[in-house]
Amino acid sequence: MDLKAHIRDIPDFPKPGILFRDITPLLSDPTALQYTIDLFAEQVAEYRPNYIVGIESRGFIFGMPLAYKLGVGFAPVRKPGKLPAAVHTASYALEYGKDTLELHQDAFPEGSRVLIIDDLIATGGTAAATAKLVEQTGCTVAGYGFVIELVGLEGRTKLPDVPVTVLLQY
Ligand SMILES: O=P(O)(O)OC[C@H]1O[C@H](OP(=O)(O)OP(=O)(O)O)[C@H](O)[C@@H]1O
Ligand SMILES: Nc1ncnc2[nH]cnc12
Repeated sequence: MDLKAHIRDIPDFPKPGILFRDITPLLSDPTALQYTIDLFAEQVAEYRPNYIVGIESRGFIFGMPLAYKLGVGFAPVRKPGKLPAAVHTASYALEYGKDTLELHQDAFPEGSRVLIIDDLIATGGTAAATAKLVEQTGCTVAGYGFVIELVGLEGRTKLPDVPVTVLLQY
């Protein structure tokens, strides 16, 4: 299946100079959606995670069905002030801004293997900050999974030395 045919390019969103890779056409096509989740699950299963974290908000879309398919638990990494219990905090730089992420301190039992899922890796700041959050819980990052990698931004160089799965590269 040609998954790239289901990604829409929107120039100058959300700021001039950014070419936005829009996943909503992929989400709205039932065949492409099932194919994507099935392929993604097949590729990350070998990391043998005990938990998946999905990064707010597009990471939730892919992280949850993967957790369901792999039969593991899910935890959300959220933007500040959204999680109700005690949190760990990490700051990061975006391709188009700067933000902070939070994870519940008791999201996983200590020593768990945690797979980090997001829709897209650009500069890698978001994904690298999420690894710091997972490490603060006393757990190990088992790997990363992204639907899309923007290769030119070299986000992978910011990630810890763990396996990375990407379905599409631009
Ligand atoms: O590799 P980076 O340069 O850090 O950028 C990648 C992040 O940017 C987007 O999220 P965004 O903050 O736009 O939030 P959203 O998922 O809520 O749309 C995307 O979903 C990744 O999480
Ligand atoms: N170019 C891009 N397209 C879609 N989501 C993004 N997140 C960061 N950069 C992005």
